[in-house]
Amino acid sequence: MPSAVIDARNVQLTLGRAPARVEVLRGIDLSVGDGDSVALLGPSGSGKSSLMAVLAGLERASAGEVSVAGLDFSALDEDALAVARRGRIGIVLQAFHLLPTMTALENVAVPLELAGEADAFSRAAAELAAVGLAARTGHYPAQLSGGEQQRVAIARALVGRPALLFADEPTGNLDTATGSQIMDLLFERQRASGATMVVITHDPALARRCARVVELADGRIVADRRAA
Ligand SMILES: Nc1ncnc2c1ncn2[C@@H]1O[C@H](COP(=O)(O)OP(=O)(O)OP(=O)(O)O)[C@@H](O)[C@H]1O
Repeated sequence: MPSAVIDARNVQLTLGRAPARVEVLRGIDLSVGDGDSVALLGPSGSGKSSLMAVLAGLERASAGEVSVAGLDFSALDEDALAVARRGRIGIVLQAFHLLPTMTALENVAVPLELAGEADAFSRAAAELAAVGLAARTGHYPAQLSGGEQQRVAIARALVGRPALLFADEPTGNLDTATGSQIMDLLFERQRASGATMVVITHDPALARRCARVVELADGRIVADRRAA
């Protein structure tokens, strides 16, 4: 059996305090194999971003078990989770979230510097070259187009060679042509790095390119199918 990079059992997430408590995730069972690409679909409010947050170690599940890249996240406190994310998990968000006072190169080097890697800048430069931005390393985010900023964000997410790459609406802020280029790049870099990828999307074109589609509704998985 191929090893599972994500193994989630009966994951529940309850947020807020009474009387505004919301059962956001209501018993999620999900296993994702090494190197797979999964699209996470579902209506607004169905729990997609919350599930990503739990699987990425950004949010602790209220109940259930979450194991990622061989590590039991349920057993870790928040500090230990922050350390566990490094080198295991990369995240690309809709709004890029680059640090505005840092150049593209510095933005990509940040995760490696935090991890104390001596070759942070040379690896960051190589990763920027791999996303087609060798000529833009000294640019600040405000000097880059939306598509270029998302390329930087992809480089930053992958520079630590994570086992798992999450993308939350990665093309949501881009026009169709640029979004399509970013999609190509995301899959190309995923394949090259061997990372497992989970993509939250409303975009049918993006979902179709994933090997597997998992659909959420009201905090539960309601469909799970592989591409033909
Ligand atoms: N901190 C919070 N406190 C209470 N409820 C919350 C909190 N964060 C999220 N929720 C609720 O959890 C539910 C799931 O939210 P989530 O953002 O995961 O959905 P989503 O499927 O990603 O939606 P979208 O497609 O609109 O981004 C929503 O009903 C939301 O209102």
